[in-house]
Amino acid sequence: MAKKYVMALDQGTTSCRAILFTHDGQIASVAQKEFTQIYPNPSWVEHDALEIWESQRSVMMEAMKKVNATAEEVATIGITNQRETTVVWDKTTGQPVYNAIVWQSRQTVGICEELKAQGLTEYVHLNTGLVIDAYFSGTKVKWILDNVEGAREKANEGKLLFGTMDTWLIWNLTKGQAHVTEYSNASRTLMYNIRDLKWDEKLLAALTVPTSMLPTVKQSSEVYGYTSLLGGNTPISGAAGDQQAALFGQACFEKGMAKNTYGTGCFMLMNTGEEMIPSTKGLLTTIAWGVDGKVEYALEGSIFIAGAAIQWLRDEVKILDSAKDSEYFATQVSSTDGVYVVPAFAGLGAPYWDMYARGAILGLTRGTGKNHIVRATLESLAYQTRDVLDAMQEDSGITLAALKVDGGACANNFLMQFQADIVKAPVERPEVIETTALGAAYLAGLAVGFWESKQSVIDSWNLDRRFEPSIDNADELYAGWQKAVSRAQAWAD
Ligand SMILES: Nc1ncnc2c1ncn2[C@@H]1O[C@H](COP(=O)(O)OP(=O)(O)O)[C@@H](O)[C@H]1O
Ligand SMILES: O=P(O)(O)OC[C@H](O)CO
Repeated sequence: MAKKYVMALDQGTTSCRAILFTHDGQIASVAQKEFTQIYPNPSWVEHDALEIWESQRSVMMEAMKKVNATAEEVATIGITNQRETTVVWDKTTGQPVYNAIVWQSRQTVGICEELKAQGLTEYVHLNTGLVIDAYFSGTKVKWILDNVEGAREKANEGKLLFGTMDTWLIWNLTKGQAHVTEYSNASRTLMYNIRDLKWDEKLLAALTVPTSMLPTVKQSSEVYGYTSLLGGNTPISGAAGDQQAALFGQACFEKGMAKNTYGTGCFMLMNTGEEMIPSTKGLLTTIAWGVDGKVEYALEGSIFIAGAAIQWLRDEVKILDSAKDSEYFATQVSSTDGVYVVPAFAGLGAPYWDMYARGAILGLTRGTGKNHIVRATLESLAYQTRDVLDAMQEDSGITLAALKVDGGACANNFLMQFQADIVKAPVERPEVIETTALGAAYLAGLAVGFWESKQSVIDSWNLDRRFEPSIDNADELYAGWQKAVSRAQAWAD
């Protein structure tokens, strides 16, 4: 039977999705399921890795059922995932020894301070492209080994495995046959040397992580194994961290091309080709992908809280019924009247890297109402993006002609217009904003010949809407943001 689909699994921070893409890059079927966010302490965020696997499995079946797809019609599976989130499990039973520690979680701040005290800051920067921050996987593995009873002994006996979510899903899909990751995910662990393309012995020693726990690092587009879950023998042939997958799905193949994804966090990546540019402006250097035996790099501005701030308005402050309504309320006022929201709920990522910053609302007056707060929260996504865009342009020496956007919150027209205004450049939104899943589908489909070349990705990119900058006081507004950020920094002890 002719192959009709590629299935993409998008294992995000808040939900699991499965999408069937057709040969022309269109969505034939999609299923999505949210899973539990666990907050054992105010600044800790964890997931139940077994719940994630169950959710992922159920949405795969649901997506198939929606279009009555058969296993024979699915050419292959591609995976994309929230990066850095860390799970450690027993290789015999498949049981995680602790919850998955999420990228946003802050319980390893103390371990980060120890690494800094050991003088590793420069080494980490030059060899992993990262900064020492609780964001990355390495300190999370050490925390689990240090804090879970018996874990260190078992790890030393070679009984435990480490993985990010790509690794965890592939291991479960292949029933424990494949313990693998690929370049883009490995480059987020703080344990992988992105110059030498191998696990870094010096950092593994500093983190006391045994090499027996580590997955084999593969290319982002090759067959890792097969799964019988769909009822046949389906290959799994592509994977990438969600932000790198979005860069691929947005067809940013040339040096200097960039995209910004508005999901739970917000992540701007610029392709720098085979050149690894160490940032001097607080950005990360990361592996974009390894395809056809060639590794390409990217500069990244990681913003921890973006759409999550809108979720916070909905779920905690309870001034919104849905994230979508934020657009309506924001447009009921013509400005925030000087109010700024700094959503530093998990510290600040690029370009500040302040683990001790905390959220703040500044400029409140008696006249401040709900609409101002909603608008200021949405505007904070745009200001944070300007922070990283300015840094990226300075680091790379490249001025962006336009900013390609994607991710759930880019559906918000107010936000996109304000974004164009604040960065003083056009913002381009494609028709398919599920570019993360699309990128994973293409990486997988290219490996098995479902698509012939990257030209298919370029051909499938269509513009939905272009937002042109239209205000003349952008720098004045942005100066207010910078002042607000300075007040939120170094707050927690
Ligand atoms: N119309 C909207 N306006 C503002 N924020 C939105 C809108 N739609 C979704 N969001 C936000 O975007 C995020 C969901 O985007 P998604 O790409 O699915 O995220 P993730 O992959 O991180 O789970 C949520 O945090 C939500 O609050
Ligand atoms: O789940 P997302 O889309 O917010 O992405 C999370 C990032 O991969 C974290 O680095």
